[in-house]
Amino acid sequence: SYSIDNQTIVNPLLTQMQASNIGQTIVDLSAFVNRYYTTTGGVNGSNWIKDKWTQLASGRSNVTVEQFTHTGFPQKSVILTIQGSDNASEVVVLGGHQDSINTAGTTETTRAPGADDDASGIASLTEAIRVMLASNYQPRRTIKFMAYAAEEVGLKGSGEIARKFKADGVNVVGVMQLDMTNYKGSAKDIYLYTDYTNAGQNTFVANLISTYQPSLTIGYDSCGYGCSDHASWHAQGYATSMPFETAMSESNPRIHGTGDTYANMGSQANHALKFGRLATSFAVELGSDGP
Ligand SMILES: N[C@H](Cc1ccc(I)cc1)C(=O)NO
Ligand SMILES: [Zn+2]
Ligand SMILES: [Zn+2]
Repeated sequence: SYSIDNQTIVNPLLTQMQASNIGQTIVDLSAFVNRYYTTTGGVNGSNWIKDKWTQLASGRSNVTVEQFTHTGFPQKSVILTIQGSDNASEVVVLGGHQDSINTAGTTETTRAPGADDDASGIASLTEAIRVMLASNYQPRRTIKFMAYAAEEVGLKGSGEIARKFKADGVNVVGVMQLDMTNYKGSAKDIYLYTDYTNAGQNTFVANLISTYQPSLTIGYDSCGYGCSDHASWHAQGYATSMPFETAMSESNPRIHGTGDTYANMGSQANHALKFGRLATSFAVELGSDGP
């Protein structure tokens, strides 16, 4: 039973969120030559996110930032945790992937900006983190933001994390994946993917959009395969949702190459702002539920 009853907390947060902040994060992340999971750029990109999220967390005693060391490759996932108060054993997860890929090459110097795929998702999440922490929001459940390593090469980062969470018996009550949020290629604003996700949670997400961003239009589609990190959590039996930037048939043709740049998305992040706001509403509405 998904309640939507925290308007007095959520609405002021959404008002504070700015597309310009999201755009700057996209620019900063796509400035690394690549963020491939085995290169120096991939390691540096991970450290950039860790430092950025650590800055946002400074001054908050119940907020921690850690890097998750993976088996077999050097890029580390980044996890920011806001410890819950009286319902901390129940965990809400929001994620995106930090790695980029250029299918033409995998060297230290291969250019893979990955502005849309998936700097945009990390940037949307980062703006949600910023306003939630700046407002001193204190959830009852624990909220974890994750920047997954090595998604492009088989969901390796999220797969290892999700398997560990399951093995450790962590009660993850819901997962949201943001992979590609800034390329406005379709008529509708937000497309909820129906495969490898949870139908009941998807209805909740649709209701969040209608409640908090009523001018936005919603579409539905499916990938036909495990097309992003939500599939790792779904495989472990957790409820997931993936709000995506376009319908499948109109997805960004420039991903996985040198053309996936902020400039090629109009040098603005207005589309990504919708997803950042959705992430914030998801985190606060789910995070505010008691035992
Ligand atoms: N396969 C996904 C991208 C992707 C996901 C969904 C759709 I529709 C089109 C493209 C990927 O590359 N994730 O990093
Ligand atoms: Zn990709
Ligand atoms: Zn992606």
